[in-house]
Amino acid sequence: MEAFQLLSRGGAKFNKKRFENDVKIFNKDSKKVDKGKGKATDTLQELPSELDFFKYAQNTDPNTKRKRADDTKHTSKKQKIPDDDEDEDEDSSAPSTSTAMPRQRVTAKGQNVPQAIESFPELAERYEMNAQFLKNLEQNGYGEPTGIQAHGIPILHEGRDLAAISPTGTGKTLAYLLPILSLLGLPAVNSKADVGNGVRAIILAPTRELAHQIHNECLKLAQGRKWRVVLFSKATANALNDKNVRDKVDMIISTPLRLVSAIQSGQVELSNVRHLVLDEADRMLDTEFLDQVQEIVAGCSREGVQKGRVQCYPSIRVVVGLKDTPLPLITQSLTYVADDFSKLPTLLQYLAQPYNPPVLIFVSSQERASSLAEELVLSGTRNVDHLHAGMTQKEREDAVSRMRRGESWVMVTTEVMARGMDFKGVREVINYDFPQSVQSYVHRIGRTGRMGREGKAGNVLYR
Ligand SMILES: Nc1ncnc2c1ncn2[C@@H]1O[C@H](COP(=O)(O)OP(=O)(O)OP(=O)(O)O)[C@@H](O)[C@H]1O
Repeated sequence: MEAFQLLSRGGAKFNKKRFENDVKIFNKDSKKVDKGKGKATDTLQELPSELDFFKYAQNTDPNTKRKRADDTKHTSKKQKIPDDDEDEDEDSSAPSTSTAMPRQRVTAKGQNVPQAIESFPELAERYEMNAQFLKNLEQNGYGEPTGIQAHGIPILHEGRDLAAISPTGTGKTLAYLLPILSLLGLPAVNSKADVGNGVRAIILAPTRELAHQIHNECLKLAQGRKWRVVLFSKATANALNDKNVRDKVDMIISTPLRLVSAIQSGQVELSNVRHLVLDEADRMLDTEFLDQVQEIVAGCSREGVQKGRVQCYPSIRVVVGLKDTPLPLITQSLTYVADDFSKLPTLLQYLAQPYNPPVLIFVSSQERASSLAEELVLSGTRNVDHLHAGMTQKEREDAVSRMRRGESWVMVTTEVMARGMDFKGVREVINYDFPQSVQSYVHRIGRTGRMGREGKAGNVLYR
């Protein structure tokens, strides 16, 4: 078990002093901590240049740092924050304007960075944003913009490309959906100029569940107007065979594989796409999705598509908080057991005490998810459910719905639920099997502690 080495190597910030005794347990016979670059960095270094929208690969070049420092002359004044955990990747900083969330440092790097907004109504004055969007925000309880929204919305609204990094549960989805819908102006059905030219915005997400959730978020913003926002599936792809239907679609939200097969079978044309978003971009640019994303990007052939490849407008990078660091609102704990077999009794003992449902339990494989869920049911734990990628789409959708309705108290799941899924009530996440990367750890525990709420993350470890 190399939990602490793993977290350190990936760049996660945790208080080693506080966990001094825990670190010792794991470091007993370990050699020097690997200070080399992690696998994720290697992958990024290999990114084809046309997909390296945000110049991640360049940022690994020691010389880049100097250049980036020069770039910041064009942005807000440099502000040095004395902080042990300071992320050396960040060059410039400005105080966060977020009020809904605990205040976090926001850095925006790039040329002529648009000024952040203080409130949503400001968007009406600055960009003549349609009043219906503001009404929808209010009706859905979006009172104040979060840090990433305050900074990201103006950047996208001014047609700039954006690489946004912000902690889990801080409203990144709205940060891109709102400016994109606003920039589209009118729904295609109401706009003669755009009808018949094809879909104008594409949002890509790594899992169906996340695509579904983004779709729901988009429908909240789309209320009151005739926006056609399509959650891509086999059924909707078939419906798009009809040109009359296809030409009225404003936005498609999809996983890469589903969209690529529709492009290949001629059901979808991307030449009118103006906005392309990769949600969970680090995941979308790793080897599992890279070829598919590349094909989609190549299909978006319209000049000036807002995605970052076109260099006439240099992209802006906004970072909220510290990269690969869980929100401070999440209390993390460790429980040691003798071996893998001892995990189950420990978990059962825990669940026998009063706890705050729903609890998300992460395991390392589909088999382990099914068998742990079964064991828990057999042991008398109530309202246990499970979800993994080996289940049918219908089974997965039903499991998510049960969770949203509060019918599942204990959800045993795999990496498929680690990213992006937003269940407001989740107070607790348990890593029954420890994750394989820092990113996974941060995303998993980020299913709790969302939008300023407190959360707990428990880790069951054995040596
Ligand atoms: N300004 C706001 N005010 C109140 N609630 C908001 C605001 N913006 C977003 N939310 C809500 O906060 C929740 C989290 O948002 P979202 O899922 O977009 O976070 P995220 O940053 O994408 O998280 P993750 O990194 O896990 O994908 C959602 O339920 C969303 O509806």
